[in-house]
Amino acid sequence: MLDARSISAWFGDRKVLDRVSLDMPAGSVTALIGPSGCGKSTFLRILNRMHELVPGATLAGEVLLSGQDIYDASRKLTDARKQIGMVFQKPNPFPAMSIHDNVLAGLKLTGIRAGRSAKEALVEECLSKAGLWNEVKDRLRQPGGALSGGQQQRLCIARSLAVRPKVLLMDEPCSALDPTSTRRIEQTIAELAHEVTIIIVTHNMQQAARVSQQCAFFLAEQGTPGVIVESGPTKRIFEAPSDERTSDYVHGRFG
Ligand SMILES: Nc1ncnc2c1ncn2[C@@H]1O[C@H](COP(=O)(O)OP(=O)(O)OP(=O)(O)O)[C@@H](O)[C@H]1O
Repeated sequence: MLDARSISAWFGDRKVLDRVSLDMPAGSVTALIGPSGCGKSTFLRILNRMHELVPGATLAGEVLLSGQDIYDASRKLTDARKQIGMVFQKPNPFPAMSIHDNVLAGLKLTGIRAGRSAKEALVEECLSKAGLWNEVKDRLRQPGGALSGGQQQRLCIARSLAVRPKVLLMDEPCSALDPTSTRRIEQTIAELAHEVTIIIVTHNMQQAARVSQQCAFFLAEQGTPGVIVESGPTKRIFEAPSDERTSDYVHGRFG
């Protein structure tokens, strides 16, 4: 349902992605793996039109969401952002804003209106889906910044869910977290995948193997732009990759 076709990307004159195509099926988790600097985050940012915010950054290709190009001139930027949410490496709740208001923060930004009781129901629903409700239900008015790192990241997931995205992009969402919080987020990812298409960038091969059903291996060799060496079912990428470079990478022999 999210289909990137022949994506190339540049920062100024420097080409960092070369004709990358990837099908990301609905209702499942796709992991983007590969060594540092091969363009995974750039690719992820292209999937919800964040790449174009960087001065001098350009791109070519198409990103089809349910068959429609999110870069089509007739489509609004805010529509793409509403339908395709993003969770970043470092949890970034609004620290002084309450837990409750953090969850609802995206509604104002995307122009969604809701009555008081609908909002309360949405707060509970999104915090429950993010696996945080039981921990915070008695302190919804406390600031988001007072939560632990792992709880803050789940609050950010809840905030993304509140605008009912079709796709959730996650850029190394656990890299700033301890192993217990990491497992909790992985559990949340597994629970959400049935209703939201998830694309996750991770450097952790065990994590890619645990959470994803599809995997794409990115590589940028010796100053050349990043490409996808191969992609497919996670089990095959890990157990029987067709390219030796994939095998070397997933078995920790480089990168
Ligand atoms: N804002 C920017 N301006 C210029 N070049 C950039 C910018 N962001 C990224 N790059 C370059 O684009 C290339 C791809 O970077 P990107 O962050 O997408 O890689 P990555 O695979 O996500 O790396 P990592 O795993 O370290 O996060 C790198 O060579 C990087 O230096």
